Amino acid sequence: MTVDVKAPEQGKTHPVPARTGAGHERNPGMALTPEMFESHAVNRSAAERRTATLAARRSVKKAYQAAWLVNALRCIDLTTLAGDDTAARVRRLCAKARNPLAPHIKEGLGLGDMSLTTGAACVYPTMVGHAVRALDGSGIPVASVATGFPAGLMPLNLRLEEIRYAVAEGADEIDIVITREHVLTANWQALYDEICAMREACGPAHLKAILATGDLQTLRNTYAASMVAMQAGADFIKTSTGKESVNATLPVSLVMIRALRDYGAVTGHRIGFKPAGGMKSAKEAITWQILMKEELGREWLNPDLFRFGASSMLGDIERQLEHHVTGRYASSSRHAIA
Ligand SMILES: O=C[C@H](O)COP(=O)(O)O
Repeated sequence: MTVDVKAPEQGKTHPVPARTGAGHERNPGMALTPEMFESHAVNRSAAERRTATLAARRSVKKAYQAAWLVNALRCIDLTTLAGDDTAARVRRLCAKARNPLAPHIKEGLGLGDMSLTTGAACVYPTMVGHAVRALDGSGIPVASVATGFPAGLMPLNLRLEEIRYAVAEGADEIDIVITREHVLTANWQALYDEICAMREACGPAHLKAILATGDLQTLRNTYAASMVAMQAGADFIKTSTGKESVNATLPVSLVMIRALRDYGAVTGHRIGFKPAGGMKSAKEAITWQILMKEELGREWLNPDLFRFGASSMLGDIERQLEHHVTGRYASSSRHAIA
């Protein structure tokens, strides 16, 4: 099933894949199997070369660009994770998640009748209740960070309790952070056990494992941590909290994508991917989608298997889509939220 984005200047339409349902099947995980990652070498310069030319090689123009940007909207975990978050801010965020495009842009794209929402709204645990009420009836999942986000340096029982609290408040997805020390000391058993316990605490909520790759020192560690998280039952693997000094990058994303491809080849399970942190532009939204399509195919251009974790990317996407429709750029302050 597809929906179409009109190309007003050409009168043509181009397909955007429609959402297939409320979340893909769970990852049951498997026994810790270090043989699947311990001898896996990662060539950093090859990963950098592979990703460096992605945007330039595959430029996406006009109506195709609009279709890719609309698809990016569907994949955003619209996020607010700030110390000064309030119920009012979360309600505004959720209103934007329900209607990510101004009506005249949506109409101009020929999407007036289409239900278009972001992939989820992502908040702190104490904000989950506000988000659940604001999104009632919309079908938009509420994601909550937990486990002592962003550093995760809290006793395990408290981290698990925080997950249970967020789930009890109504969160559909839990974005956990891992103990970076377990990776830096190659203590794969401790990492596996911790994520298994978190997965159990999540119950029906989907677990998204934030690896905080900017803290993991090597791409080899990123590959190993990705694999352990999936073996422990993560439904998504996510690059970053947005609070590390280096957040989502294309080479790191490539390594994680290859890990989930390798895991899928062995287990048959499809795991989602969420680059997060520092992504602000429509151009980045397109580049990451090209990476997903080239590495994994169109199936992964869907919010069930792909999300952008971003607090401030939607504004630029909306601005570019408005330009597509009207031929003019509005001031970025007009698209201030997110
Ligand atoms: O999970 C999402 C990230 O925390 C968002 O990071 P950002 O504020 O840099 O977009």
